[in-house]
Amino acid sequence: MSSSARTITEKILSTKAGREVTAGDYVEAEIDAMVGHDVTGPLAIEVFESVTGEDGTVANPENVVFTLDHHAPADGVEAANNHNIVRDFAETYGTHQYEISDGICHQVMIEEGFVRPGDLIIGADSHSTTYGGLGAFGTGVGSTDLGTVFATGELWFRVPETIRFEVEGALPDGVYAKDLILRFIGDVGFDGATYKTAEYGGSAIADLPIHQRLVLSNMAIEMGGKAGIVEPDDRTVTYLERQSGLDVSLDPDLVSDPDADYEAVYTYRGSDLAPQVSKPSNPENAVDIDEVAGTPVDQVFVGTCTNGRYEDIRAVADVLKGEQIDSNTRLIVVPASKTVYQTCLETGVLETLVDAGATFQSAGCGPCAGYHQGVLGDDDVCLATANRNFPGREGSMQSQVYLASPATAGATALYGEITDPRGLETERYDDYAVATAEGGR
Ligand SMILES: CC(C)[C@H](C(=O)O)[C@@H](O)C(=O)O
Ligand code: SF4
Repeated sequence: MSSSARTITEKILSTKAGREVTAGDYVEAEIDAMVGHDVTGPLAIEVFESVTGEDGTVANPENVVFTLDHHAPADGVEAANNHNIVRDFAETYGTHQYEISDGICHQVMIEEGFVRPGDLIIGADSHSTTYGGLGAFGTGVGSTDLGTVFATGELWFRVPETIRFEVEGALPDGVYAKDLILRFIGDVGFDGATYKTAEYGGSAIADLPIHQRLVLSNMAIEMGGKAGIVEPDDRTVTYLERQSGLDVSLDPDLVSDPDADYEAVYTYRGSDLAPQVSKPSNPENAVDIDEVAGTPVDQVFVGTCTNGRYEDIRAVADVLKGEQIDSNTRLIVVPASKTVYQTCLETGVLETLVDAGATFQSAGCGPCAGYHQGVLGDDDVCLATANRNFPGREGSMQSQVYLASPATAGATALYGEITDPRGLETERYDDYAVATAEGGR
């Protein structure tokens, strides 16, 4: 290791701190963008007001974003009041604020152009690691931190060590980023990357379209990760241009140096991997799908900041086009954003799914954290494209949740039991007119 070799994490935090830092150092840095939502926003606002008093000022209101997504539309008086607290604050202080129709914070942040490679982004939501799929350093903070950063614009960090997950070679058909990340979490455990950056690389990762890279970064927190990063490349630039309307030029130095110091490196061969399912009730319970295939499922839930993008929902439609879901199974589809919803509408994906028997809900978190419509009863077994399956996560403490990819979700909805998507006669229907940014799989 040459002493100047650095990880992408060390490079981003060095730039932000204005001096050379390495893992273990402490930095104080200005935040490029920050987000709070209808659950964490009101508490952050309360903290801000108690810190600054009546005449407080938000340091950089143009960098502050609020979304209304966990209870969208409001499902009770408390939620409705919380929405109004956020709306009032945003209006008073001139911050950005998105409405109940707009979607999940992380998807909105990306679509609305708040995320660029090399940025330092915080959110009062644990899945703020998602931004690393675009080469940013994104991390979750508590409401107290967020409320304070409204006032100061800055936050301190300990520069994390990095664990690299490297996947070489092509992924087999039916195996996606979701399967990779479930495998990684299964291998290192739910706390295996605590306060580390999970960095994903190798030719299989470079081949992934951005919507799949975002799955890897999103779920870094499920192994304790402070951040999850994929080095940005031309695909990142194209994606940001098409999906976020940003004109970004690629900094060739925004990658980890080849001899950077990693705490651990895990290597995989793409061709060795099978579709994965995480059994109840921890994402680390990942197994090859063979082990659980045939398990009856009462509900399939497709959505969330992990796998609620257009390409995910379309993967389910590809399986279900012209078919009916199993009569003993419900299928709930919740698009991650209004834009995703509109794309499903314009391309016929929505019609396909509704024809197949799906319930299609408005954009937001849906039942992901057990807050909104579609929660599970005591005896319910669900397969979800979500990121967490802790006890009670999607409703009753007795309910059971399995985690898997959208392709597995589609196959499972079709047969009413956990079903391997490989070998299903799934077609990609080209009449779904809107292509993905990179023409991804
Ligand atoms: C409500 C919010 C604090 C929470 C989080 O931070 O992750 C939620 O989004 C979740 O996924 O459990
Ligand atoms: S979709 Fe789920 S994981 Fe993502 S922010 Fe909403 S509740 Fe949290």
